Amino acid sequence: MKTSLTIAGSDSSGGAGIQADLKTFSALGTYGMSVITAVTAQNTRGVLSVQDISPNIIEDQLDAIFTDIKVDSVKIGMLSTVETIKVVAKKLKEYNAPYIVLDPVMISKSGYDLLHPEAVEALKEELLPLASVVTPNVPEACKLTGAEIKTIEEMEDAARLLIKEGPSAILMKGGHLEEEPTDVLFNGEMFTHFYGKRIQTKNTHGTGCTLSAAISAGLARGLALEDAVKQAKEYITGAIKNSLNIGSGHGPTHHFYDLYEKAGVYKEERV
Ligand SMILES: Nc1ncnc2c1ncn2[C@@H]1O[C@H](COP(=O)(O)OP(=O)(O)OP(=O)(O)O)[C@@H](O)[C@H]1O
Ligand SMILES: Cc1ncc(COP(=O)(O)O)c(N)n1
Repeated sequence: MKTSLTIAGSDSSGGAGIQADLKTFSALGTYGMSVITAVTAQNTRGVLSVQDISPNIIEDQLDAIFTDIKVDSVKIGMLSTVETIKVVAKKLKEYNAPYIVLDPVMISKSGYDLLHPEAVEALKEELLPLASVVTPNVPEACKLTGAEIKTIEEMEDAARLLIKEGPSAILMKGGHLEEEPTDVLFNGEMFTHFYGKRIQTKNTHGTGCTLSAAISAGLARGLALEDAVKQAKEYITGAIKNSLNIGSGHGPTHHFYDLYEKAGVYKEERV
């Protein structure tokens, strides 16, 4: 069985972060492992408080996994601090980690700073060059490039700027645009658009985490990047369609095997 590692924050309400990633890995047929960077006290309404995990323990978690188990793909989510970014980058380089999907998590849907604003530069310098693909939403892409993004053309322009920072590819997510949620993939040479239809629901907690974990699982299972993104887009669309009306704020997306089975890949590849 292929393995996927998530390096991210814990979400006590189970909709985003480590919990969303592990559910996604399970549903998409990889064995999930985790390095916890921060513990958030969080629900569908917002983030109450955050405890950042000390860099030593983050380093130990990474050593524990990489010295014992073959890692087939990595997904990076919430990192909080400059120190966390540095230790994660150091260890991923040391272990020559494969297929790194970097979700540059900055602000939660509820408006909480999950990445300290002064750590944006460290994220750019230390982690963008290691990423097989980086998956910013539109506000994150604006922060990373300084560009203003309101249209698909402007998403493409920003992707051209961002690829210069060193990642192998960019998947810019269009969920925050006013139009339909189209995601734009740029591999440095060509663009691929992944079209979606907006599902009318407030229950979109953890959509970005789920999408990036799904891409990571696809890469671990040997899919080419375009195919991993296609499958991940199908998976997140199904997970939003089936999202759960739990709590009084933004409820979580729902994870189950059928979402993948419907995409027509699960049965064929899991023999
Ligand atoms: N209402 C919706 N209907 C259909 N697809 C959506 C909707 N909202 C977001 N998406 C899709 O979900 C994925 C995540 O996109 P989004 O832009 O919401 O990321 P994000 O802001 O990083 O998510 P998060 O809220 O977890 O931080 C993308 O593929 C996007 O196109
Ligand atoms: C631990 C953790 N990681 C990521 C998110 C982003 O998800 P969202 O934007 O849906 O709040 C989050 N809320 N919590």
